Amino acid sequence: MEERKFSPSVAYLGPEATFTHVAASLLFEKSGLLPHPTIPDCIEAVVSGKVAYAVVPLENALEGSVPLTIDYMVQGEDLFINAEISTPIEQHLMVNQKQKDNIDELKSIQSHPHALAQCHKYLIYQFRKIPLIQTTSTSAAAKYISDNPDEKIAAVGNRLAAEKYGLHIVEENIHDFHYNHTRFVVLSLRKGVLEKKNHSETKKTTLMVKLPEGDRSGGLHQILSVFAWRKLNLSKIESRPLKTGLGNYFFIIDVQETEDHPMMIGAMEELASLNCIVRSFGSYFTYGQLPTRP
Ligand SMILES: O=C(O)C(=O)Cc1ccccc1
Repeated sequence: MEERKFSPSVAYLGPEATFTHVAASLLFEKSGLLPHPTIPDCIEAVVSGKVAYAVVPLENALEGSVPLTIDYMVQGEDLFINAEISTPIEQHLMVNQKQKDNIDELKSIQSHPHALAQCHKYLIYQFRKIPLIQTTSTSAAAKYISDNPDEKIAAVGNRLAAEKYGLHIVEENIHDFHYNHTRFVVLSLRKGVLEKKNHSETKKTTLMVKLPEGDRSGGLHQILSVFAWRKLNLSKIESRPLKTGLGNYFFIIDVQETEDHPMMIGAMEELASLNCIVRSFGSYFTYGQLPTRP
């Protein structure tokens, strides 16, 4: 018997048929899924308690992090990651059915900035002089060309968007690199683990670490050694500006261990004793299709 999915209210980056929508559908019942136009809207919906969860893109294998997500996660003081979903990303070029014989006359190509970047080489070589217009999501671009059949505009997005908005696929799989996966996170005000079938074998923990004020040599090395001598494996470390002045950063660190493991407790205590500010977004499982090495 198929396991029932969760059916709480869940904000996702919409409109319908974004990659985020596809990811959210892997964990939650369709009836609870509520499209929101931007990533900040999704995060605000969960922070204000309007929804129980938000599903937003966090990081793409080709383009790196989605800065909006990281910055809003850090601002929302009580936010936790309850799960991660990883999905392969295939980008297709699509137009309104009415424009399918006018590809040579295209005036612009629209999509989410990450989607345009993932197809950069293809778009530059095939459509050299055509402006690329950024939209809030891939399906927002698809919906726009569906609603405006007379405009000579193409969109980049997934197959579900082409089907949902009745569009013609001009060319399939236009992303420049085959190894194209995106990580999405399930955010909530509750520190908790979404636990259901087919989760990853182990959990990981996401930490935010702020170094003490004032420049000093070896600060980052000191942080890394806290994890290194405890043999805590890091799967990601990234710096983001603190927005308090040039050169001030915080770090987002993913550790392949749960936060209640004695070594993790020790690591967080040691970071605090080094005057770092440490915040845990919680420990969680990964779902979906994990990337295989190219
Ligand atoms: O715009 C979408 O469809 C999203 O869900 C964001 C996104 C864009 C490009 C790759 C992966 C996710």
